[in-house]
Amino acid sequence: MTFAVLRALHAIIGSALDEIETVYASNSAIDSGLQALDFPSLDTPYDPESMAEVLVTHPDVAKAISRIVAANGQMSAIVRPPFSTLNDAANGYNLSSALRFLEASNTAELLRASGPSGLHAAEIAKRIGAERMNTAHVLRLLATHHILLEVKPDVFALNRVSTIIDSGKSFDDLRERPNTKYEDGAGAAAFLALCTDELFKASAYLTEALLPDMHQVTVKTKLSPVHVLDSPTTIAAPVMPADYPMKKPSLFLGWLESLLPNTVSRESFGGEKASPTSSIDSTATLSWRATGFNLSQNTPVSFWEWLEAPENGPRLLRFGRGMAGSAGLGATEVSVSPFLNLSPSSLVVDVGGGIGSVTMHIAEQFPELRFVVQDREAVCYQGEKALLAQHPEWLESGRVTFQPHSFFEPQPKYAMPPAVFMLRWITHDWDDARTREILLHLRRAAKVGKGKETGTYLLLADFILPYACEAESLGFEDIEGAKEVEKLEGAQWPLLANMGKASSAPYWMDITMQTALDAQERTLSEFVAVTASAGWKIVQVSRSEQSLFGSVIAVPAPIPHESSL
Ligand SMILES: C[S@@+](CC[C@H](N)C(=O)[O-])C[C@H]1O[C@@H](n2cnc3c(N)ncnc32)[C@H](O)[C@@H]1O
Repeated sequence: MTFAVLRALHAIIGSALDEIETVYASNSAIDSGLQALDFPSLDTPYDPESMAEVLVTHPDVAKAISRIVAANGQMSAIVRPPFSTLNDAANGYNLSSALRFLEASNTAELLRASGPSGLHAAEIAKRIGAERMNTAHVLRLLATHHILLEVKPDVFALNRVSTIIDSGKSFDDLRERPNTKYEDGAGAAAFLALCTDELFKASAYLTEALLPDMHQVTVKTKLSPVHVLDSPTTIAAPVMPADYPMKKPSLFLGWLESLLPNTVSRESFGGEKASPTSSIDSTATLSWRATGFNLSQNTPVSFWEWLEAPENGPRLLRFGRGMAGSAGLGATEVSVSPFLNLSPSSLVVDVGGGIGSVTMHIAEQFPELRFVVQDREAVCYQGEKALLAQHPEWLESGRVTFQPHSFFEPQPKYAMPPAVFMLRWITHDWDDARTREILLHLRRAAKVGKGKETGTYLLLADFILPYACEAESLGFEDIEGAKEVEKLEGAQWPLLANMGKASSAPYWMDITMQTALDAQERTLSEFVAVTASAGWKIVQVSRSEQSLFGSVIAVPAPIPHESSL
């Protein structure tokens, strides 16, 4: 069965929930239901005894399935009123909270030890040191959503979903040394913890961030207002306290400038230095475009700088591991086509390469190529440690090097221009203006192709979002693969054009990018626009079979003049 069919099945019976509640059915009933709807039959072997839970998205589909149910009595469906759908959406935050509790308390590790017979909630609460909360009820919410099993009243066990959260480490060791959880692995746990902790909290402030006029936000900061600028906005400009560990003031100023175009100048902050202030903890009313993250953590610094603060060391480590552990999103399939015909020893620069997860993946497949992984200093340090554990020979030979470098600065000088600039999960971290800045620096360091020679490739690996409705072809015929990327195979009524909830992961991520970083995922036309604005022409796009994750490949084109943008 192709992935497209699987995705279609997933969309119909997997996770959507509009007007019909859960349908319980045997696999054979699902199979015959799908046949009745003209969908390809499940051709994989199945166990007719095992019951699958299916959630049906469209009333007509549900009715068709219900007819089959009525005929053979294998299925039961409950019609759900629209308010239930809204109620689920409104209260879904409790699921994130409960998942965080499960991960942070190392309950998955505890339950692994007790096996399929499970452990009583009272014992779980005692071992994890839970107070006040009724642990059984939190775990039951997870069981209700198929993240745990309630094997007997108040007794819980791991199922195949929660097994993924298990770091494989001993519960007692983690109790003694909690910061070791993500040291060598536990990527899925790290990713889920990141999502359900700082990213979840940032999301709670989406409305305040999007509608600042409606919600005048008072941020109690550890900063005191020293400059009030009259035009165009009155700003109580934040200044870092004297003891703030400001390793990279230029990044901070860059961030502030991007928030306050035409209002903040480096001079107003005394050049690159922060002015010291004695009044800490004063309340400043800030009317800059704060993100949900800024509001939730009560900080004016960007997510990245916040991660680098000494007290957030464990979070920084968790972030790096979480990136490596996000493979479950189907976001690992970076196109290898730019690497296929490179001459030996060609240089690939992994821009914002994190701890080098993608570099390692590509370097294993292309042993002739050399790699530079650029990131922030603290991340490079972690990357070297991670690579040392897996491929020390690459570091020793210099085949892979980590280079602290901000992608908002011009690229370092190279003996030979890089063959590929590779950016996975970078452009979705920035808005269009900042993305253009990053891509312009790369464009200026790129080799422009002549004749058959293409020059330096730009490889952007990110989700490519389809619309939720049918759309006219956008006319990107000159881009190889554009047609396939614009329209999802198998997405036809009763499915939405983007397969609805079966495709939800990148749409979740899109909002996370907005609330945490004032950034976004992009549609194909948004990619075309932002790359063109920095002098890159997209020549090929492709999408992973398993998800909406894709690769955008571009080559140097003339850099448009500022005024033509
Ligand atoms: C979403 S992660 C992606 C990491 C990596 N490309 C991967 O796919 O695993 C974004 C990365 O951008 C890095 N980053 C943020 N600001 C940066 C800057 N100004 N210069 C270089 N890297 C930066 C972060 O440290 C982080 O590692």
